[in-house]
Amino acid sequence: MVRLILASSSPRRKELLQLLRVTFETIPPIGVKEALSTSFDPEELADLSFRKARNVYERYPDAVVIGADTVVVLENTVMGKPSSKDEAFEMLVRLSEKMHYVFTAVSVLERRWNFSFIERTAVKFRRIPLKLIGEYVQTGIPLDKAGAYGIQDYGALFTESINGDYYNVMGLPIGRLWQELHTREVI
Ligand SMILES: Cc1cn([C@H]2C[C@H](O)[C@@H](COP(=O)(O)OP(=O)(O)OP(=O)(O)O)O2)c(=O)[nH]c1=O
Repeated sequence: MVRLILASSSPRRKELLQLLRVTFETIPPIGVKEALSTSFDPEELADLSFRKARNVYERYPDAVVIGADTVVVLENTVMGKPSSKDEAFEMLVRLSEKMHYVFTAVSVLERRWNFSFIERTAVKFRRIPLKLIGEYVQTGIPLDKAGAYGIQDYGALFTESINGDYYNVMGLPIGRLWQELHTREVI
């Protein structure tokens, strides 16, 4: 039986991977530099997910290791996780009334092969009152989320429409990942 490892500290990714109904472990990557260029570059994003997976694979070379990274892209500018409440506020003001894209890159590594793919979801926000943005930021919830929102929490109020995989916005495009793993007979 294959040993499957999710190289992530994200509770959302763990929850989504459970939908595969296979046994896996969760081991966070250590010391992977997450800095990306401001201007969106899909190869850079794919490389970051690859480095997360490789970081854990090097410690568990007998396993199949999955790494991922999610960013929000507004007008070709990358928004990662906000570094403060002020930055979270600023990000949400910018996203208000706009269409943006959420990209998640996924890399899977094992002894004989590896692959990466990127999934894109378009999200259109309503006009968000500044008061609501302030209240949301004060909860602290946006701080560990790309683009400073969780579509699965208050972000649900901001979202007017989405085109693409909802779970991709949450951090893991589980349908596509299942398909890629199934095709390679990993699961
Ligand atoms: C846009 C959006 C992001 N997010 C989350 C998913 C990711 O956890 C996070 C983006 O940060 P990432 O750097 O992709 O991941 P992470 O640091 O949380 O976890 P790890 O590197 O250990 O795998 O934002 C949501 O939960 N909901 C959303 O709507």
